[in-house]
Amino acid sequence: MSKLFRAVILGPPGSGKGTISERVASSFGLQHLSSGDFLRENIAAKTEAGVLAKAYIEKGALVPDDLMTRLIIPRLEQMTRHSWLLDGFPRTLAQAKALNSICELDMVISLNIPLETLKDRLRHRWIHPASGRVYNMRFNPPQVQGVDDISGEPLIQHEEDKPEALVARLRHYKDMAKPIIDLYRAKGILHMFSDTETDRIWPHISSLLSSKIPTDLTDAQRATNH
Ligand SMILES: Nc1nc2c(ncn2[C@@H]2O[C@H](COP(=O)(O)OP(=O)(O)O)[C@@H](O)[C@H]2O)c(=O)[nH]1
Ligand SMILES: Nc1ncnc2c1ncn2[C@@H]1O[C@H](COP(=O)(O)OP(=O)(O)O)[C@@H](O)[C@H]1O
Repeated sequence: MSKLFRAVILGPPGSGKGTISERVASSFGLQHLSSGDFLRENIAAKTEAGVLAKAYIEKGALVPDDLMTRLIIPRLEQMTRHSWLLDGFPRTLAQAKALNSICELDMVISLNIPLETLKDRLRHRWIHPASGRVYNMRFNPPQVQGVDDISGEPLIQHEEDKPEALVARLRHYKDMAKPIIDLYRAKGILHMFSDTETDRIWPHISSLLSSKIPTDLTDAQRATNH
């Protein structure tokens, strides 16, 4: 059996993790697990962890590490037969250590995007809450203004994407991310990408993944995903 491929994508809010993860999932057949989307699914389904997490998210706080790892680790353990890309987790060193204890990562992609670019993008980010689909009113607008392309339902803007909350959130991210990035750099699996445009970063990520993921694996994954 082909070796599975496990990757993490790191970057501040608005850096393009979700956008790039979707491209990786469709081009390479990896399963994309977004911590934010998974939390929102749990909140919508009113699971025990979802109910607990909701209070933190609504306050604009991170979900505590023990709750977050209790939620994500079992989900990853259900994906043992798949190659995956994890987005939004780990967000703290404690989460990175919990992840280390259950699997060996093959690659970490870290997005390094200038602060001004992030602020500008998030101001224009709108999402479809039920699916997690993300739009940008300039970069990636919906076909009809304010409406999700697939379901036709209205789009919303996250409270935390509004300009007042942004600068503090981005600063907080930097502090939390530094030890995680150092950890993965020391393991020799970190790949950092710096630019203001996803479309300029994507070809580099795509060729890196092409060189690391055997094609028979991508074909096999695609076959099981469809
Ligand atoms: N202008 C512009 N917007 C982008 C680019 N890449 C992503 N976006 C938009 O920026 C916002 C944040 O991207 P997202 O993938 O949600 O980032 P995440 O928070 O890291 O998951 C979304 O509205 C995207 O559509 C880019 O290269 N240029
Ligand atoms: N790994 C995590 N640890 C703690 N809280 C998390 C984690 N991932 C997501 N969250 C919570 O869920 C919220 C939404 O996450 P996400 O969709 O990734 O949004 P963003 O990237 O815009 O912060 C976060 O603001 C945070 O409260």
